[in-house]
Amino acid sequence: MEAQMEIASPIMPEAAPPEALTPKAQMTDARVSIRNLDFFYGANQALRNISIDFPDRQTTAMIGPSGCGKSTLLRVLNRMYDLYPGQRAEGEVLISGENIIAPGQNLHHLRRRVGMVFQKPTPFPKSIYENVIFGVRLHEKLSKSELDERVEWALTRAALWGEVKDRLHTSALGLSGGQQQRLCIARSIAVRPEVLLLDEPTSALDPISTLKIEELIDELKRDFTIVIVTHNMQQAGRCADQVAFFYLGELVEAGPATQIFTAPRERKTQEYITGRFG
Ligand SMILES: Nc1ncnc2c1ncn2[C@@H]1O[C@H](COP(=O)(O)OP(=O)(O)OP(=O)(O)O)[C@@H](O)[C@H]1O
Repeated sequence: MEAQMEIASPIMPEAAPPEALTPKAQMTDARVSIRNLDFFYGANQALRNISIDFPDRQTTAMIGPSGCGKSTLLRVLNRMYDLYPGQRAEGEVLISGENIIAPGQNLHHLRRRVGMVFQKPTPFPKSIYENVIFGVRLHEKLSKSELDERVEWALTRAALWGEVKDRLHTSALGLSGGQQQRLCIARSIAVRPEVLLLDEPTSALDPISTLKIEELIDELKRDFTIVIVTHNMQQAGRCADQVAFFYLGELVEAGPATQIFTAPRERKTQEYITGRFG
């Protein structure tokens, strides 16, 4: 599937303070605010009355058993559902204050603001350089030296530059799975989105590649608001500032990762994180 790519003029305020996870501060520092969101696949309602904030420059992990709606929520955030007749969202999804699910939104512009990385690495059958610069070329007119700089910047931020700088013009398909996934991250951030969505980004990777991606996520949140879907509780614990637990299309609870893992408010959350179901 094609990655989301476009350029955002980065609107990057100062990093959120730790107290950003208090309800009041979330309202103030949220990059994404979802209010009363319902989502339908035809007659099947997959999300019910979801309200949650994704704080700026923090990582939110969405967890929950299969079919609870995590991927659906990611697809709402970049309006991927628009490609499919019969699927619709109701409510508000504010990104930097703008309701991106309102009619009349410019999807081209939205996909510039919200990058997405999928479960399986999806490099294009092109060179490493052309993969990184693909979205940039669509939306910015840059000189050769500016493009070169952007490629180096994105690959460096994706912790891949050192491994590929001498083979930028060789096929991306020659990279290992873990390198391909970091390339996909480089391709997504090359357009400098505000929000980066990661849908189980390490589920197809070995433990060492997984660790590299997790370290990378920790670095990237300095610049981007990150939302990750994961089935791996350890990963959520390692990567996330905020954790949101979903069950049967509803948000059961969200809060600081330490609180969700040590003292969840809801019994259902407790049962899930202790492996009693899911
Ligand atoms: N294209 C579709 N048409 C109809 N129903 C769908 C479609 N895609 C997903 N659903 C339903 O929407 C609900 C949420 O699915 P979703 O894929 O968002 O769950 P998930 O939490 O991401 O699951 P998983 O962890 O298995 O990926 C499920 O009941 C699913 O069957």
